[in-house]
Amino acid sequence: MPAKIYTEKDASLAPLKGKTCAVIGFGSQGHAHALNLKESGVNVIIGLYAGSKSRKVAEEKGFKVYDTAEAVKLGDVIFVAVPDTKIGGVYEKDIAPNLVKGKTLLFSHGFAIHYKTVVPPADVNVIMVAPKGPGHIVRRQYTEGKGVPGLIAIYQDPSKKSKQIALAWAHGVGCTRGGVLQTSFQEETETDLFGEQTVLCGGTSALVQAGFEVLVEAGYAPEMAYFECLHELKLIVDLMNESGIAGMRFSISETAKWGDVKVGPKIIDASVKKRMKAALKEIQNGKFAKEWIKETETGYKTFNQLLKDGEKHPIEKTGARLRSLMPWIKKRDFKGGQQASYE
Ligand SMILES: NC(=O)C1=CN([C@@H]2O[C@H](COP(=O)(O)OP(=O)(O)OC[C@H]3O[C@@H](n4cnc5c(N)ncnc54)[C@H](OP(=O)(O)O)[C@@H]3O)[C@@H](O)[C@H]2O)C=CC1
Ligand SMILES: CC[C@](O)(C(C)=O)C(=O)O
Repeated sequence: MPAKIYTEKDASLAPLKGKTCAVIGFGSQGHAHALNLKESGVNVIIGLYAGSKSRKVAEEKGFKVYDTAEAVKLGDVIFVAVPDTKIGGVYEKDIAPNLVKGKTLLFSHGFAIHYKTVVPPADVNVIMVAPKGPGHIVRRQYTEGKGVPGLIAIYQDPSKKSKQIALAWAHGVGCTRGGVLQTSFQEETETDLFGEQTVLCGGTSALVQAGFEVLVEAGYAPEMAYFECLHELKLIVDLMNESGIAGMRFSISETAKWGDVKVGPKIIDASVKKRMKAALKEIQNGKFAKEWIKETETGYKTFNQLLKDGEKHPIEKTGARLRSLMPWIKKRDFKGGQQASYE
């Protein structure tokens, strides 16, 4: 039987009525949930550490900002919107001491609970509302009257009201507009990590860079390589998003269709699937999480170096010049700005 999809008609904000929702962290997801909920009529406060770069942005957006511990004390529902590997430390220091019976702890990704960097007491609700999209798009789509689909999950439910709270939150951030599916913390964590490593971010970034390099190394202009391997990718993926792969094929030429079905599977072949399965295994057995936590605890050296190398890839310079000719493409000051200052 197909999974139940919760939509606008299944959701109500009533479970959040009269409640204080504390959003801890005001980055990509934090700012989107906070602003969308506020505009949906929910009472939202923000919790941040002293000296947080996000504090000024949250105040400018009209929120009351408290130190994290104080926000946890005031909140009935506490959304932990802090980077995954920092959640354990924030929980120990500021959340656990103020987490009393009846409160609800909410996550938008299951990493901390699934890999047990956080072990909450049995008398608080532990739930998830995970929009299936970047926070900036969760915010943008809400303002456009659209909604990023989302997942809800219930890890523990002493109040027996957790599902209603999760659905109300998903409704307030706009997810029920796009459809909401109920899952488990384990399933969300493992599939989300798999997607971002192999297809959505890792796989796509590597595929685009490899295609650009092959064309440039063969003597073609970098501008040609950019249009072919990055710019047009969005247009093709937009068509897939609108009508599936079969729908996208409706709009491309017969020759492109033949290249797609005949040559594509030779590029992304069984060996790629084998490596995807290996990546999934390391997610399932905890190896990926262990190594990632170690990387963050030892100063992010490899992480920072790899990101820096990525920024120096020639596709970035070529792309910046070509995008500047297209004023309708949103300019994003991702080097200087705060996550929450984009909309
Ligand atoms: N990015 C996304 O679109 C998605 C994220 N998620 C999940 O959402 C959660 C948050 O991730 P994301 O939005 O990317 O995070 P960001 O890195 O964008 O933002 C983190 C926020 O937490 C603040 N922060 C850092 N340390 C503390 C602390 N000790 N106390 C209080 N606040 C703190 C940061 O402040 P400062 O500005 O000072 O650094 C910043 O405001 C994670 O669980 C992630 O997996 C889920 C789906 C998608
Ligand atoms: C694809 C990356 C993501 O999983 C997301 C936007 O859903 C993330 O954690 O940022």
